[in-house]
Parts: sequence; C-alpha cells; structure tokens
Amino acid sequence: MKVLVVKNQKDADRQGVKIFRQAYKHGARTFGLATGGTPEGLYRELCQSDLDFRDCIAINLDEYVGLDGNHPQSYRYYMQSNLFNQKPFAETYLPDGMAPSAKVECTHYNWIIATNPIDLQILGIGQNGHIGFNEPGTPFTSTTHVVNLTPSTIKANSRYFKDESQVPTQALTQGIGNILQAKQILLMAFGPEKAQAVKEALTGKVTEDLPASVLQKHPHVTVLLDEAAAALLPSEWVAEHVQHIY
Ligand SMILES: O=P(O)(O)OC[C@H]1O[C@](O)(CO)[C@@H](O)[C@@H]1O
Repeated sequence: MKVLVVKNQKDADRQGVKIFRQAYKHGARTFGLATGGTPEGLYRELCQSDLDFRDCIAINLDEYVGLDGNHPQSYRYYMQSNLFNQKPFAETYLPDGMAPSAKVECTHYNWIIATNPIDLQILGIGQNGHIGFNEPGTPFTSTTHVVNLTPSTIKANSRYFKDESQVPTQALTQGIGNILQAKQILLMAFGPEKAQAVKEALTGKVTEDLPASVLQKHPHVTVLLDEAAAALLPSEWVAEHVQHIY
C-alpha cells in the first residue's frame, strides 16, 4: 500500500489526476468510480484535463434505492453533472435504483463488472469505514447487494438532502468482493471527520467491522490523504509508510 499525504484537497485532486493519467498511459480503459463529496474535486480536475475517455468504460459503486437518474441526489445525476456530461465515456454504468427486482439488478451488475474488469477503482471512505455502501459487518466476499443504510450513514449523507427524512434508507452497492477484483485502487479521504476511520483502516486489524481495512490485503492500493485526514496516524507508522508530497 502506498500512502501519499498532501497539504490540502486541491493538491490531492491534482495528484489523483496524475494517477488517472498514469493508469491510462499503461492501458487502463475501465474505471470504477465513486460518488460523495470526496471525488468531486478530482472530477472537476479531470473535466479540465486533456484526458479523453471516449474509449473508456465507467462503472460506479452504488446507487440509492428509489431514486431515478433525474433525481438531483441520485448518483446517476451526480455522475452526469460532475463528470459524464463534460467528459463522455463510451459506456457508463450505475446500479438501477428503480429496478423492479433488486435481485435481478444485482446479478446483472455483477455480470457487468465481471465482463469489464476494472483497471482503476476510485474509493471514498465513510466515517464508519464503509467503502461503496458496504457497512460494517459486510462479508469481504460480498457481491452486489441491497443494503440497509446505517443511521450514521443516513445522518452523514443528509448533508446532501433537504433533511434526514429525505435520505433513502436502502442502496444497491457493489460488494467488497467486487471491489477487491479491481486491478488498482485509489482511496481518497479528506478532512478531520475521516481521520479515525483512516487510522483504523490503514493501521488497525483487518476486520469486517471496518470494511476499508480489507484494502491492506489488496496488492495495488494508493491512499491519498490531506493532512487533516492523516492527522491520527501514529508518527512511527507515518515515518515508515507515508510519502509527503508538497
Ligand atoms: O465522500 P463522502 O461524501 O464523505 O462519502 C464517503 C463515501 O460514502 C458514500 O457516499 C456512500 O455513503 C460513498 O460513495 C463515498 O465514497
């Protein structure tokens, strides 16, 4: 695992573009994408870059159950407005939150991932260590499934909605087993509210109680942090594992 700490989120976004560029140069054409506040700046930078994704496939991690792509808080809407409208991809996939059968949709989505192996997967991390919408306790072998969102995730994500009661209580998410299939993973985390989860994920024991800890087992992970998100990492660990980029 490579851990990079930069001064602030803006620097991290630029660093993220470099990682995208490098992956593309080495043949990456299928990108696993995330939503939430974390990658917004990265997508802004990608939109302003000269990178061309018209021969690429985008496969997102998750979608709220019950929101269609025209709902401003749906992840489809987020992806269209933050990236796809400005930087078209050949194909873009998100789970369908309006699918009549969640079970059929999950099988279909697993098939999409299996037939388009992800070269570079972008991840954010929840305050409880979730990746995608895989909440604590999710088996590391899980594939795409419906998840009941925890009260802490609903509360954290309510900042994007009018109020907490508007946040859907379920989502469709790639499982941890799917995420681990990606050839390369870039986990980004910013701000003090992520510091505890980052510390546990990177330096704690690998446990299903903290989904992101599984990344310690993946052969090709880069973690990109701002100073605030890195603040609780023990100094001896930092000395041994962290590269500061200023
Ligand atoms: O980047 P944010 O908004 O803090 O969210 C962190 C993570 O939570 C999710 O939004 C799911 O709640 C993920 O998609 C994201 O990576």
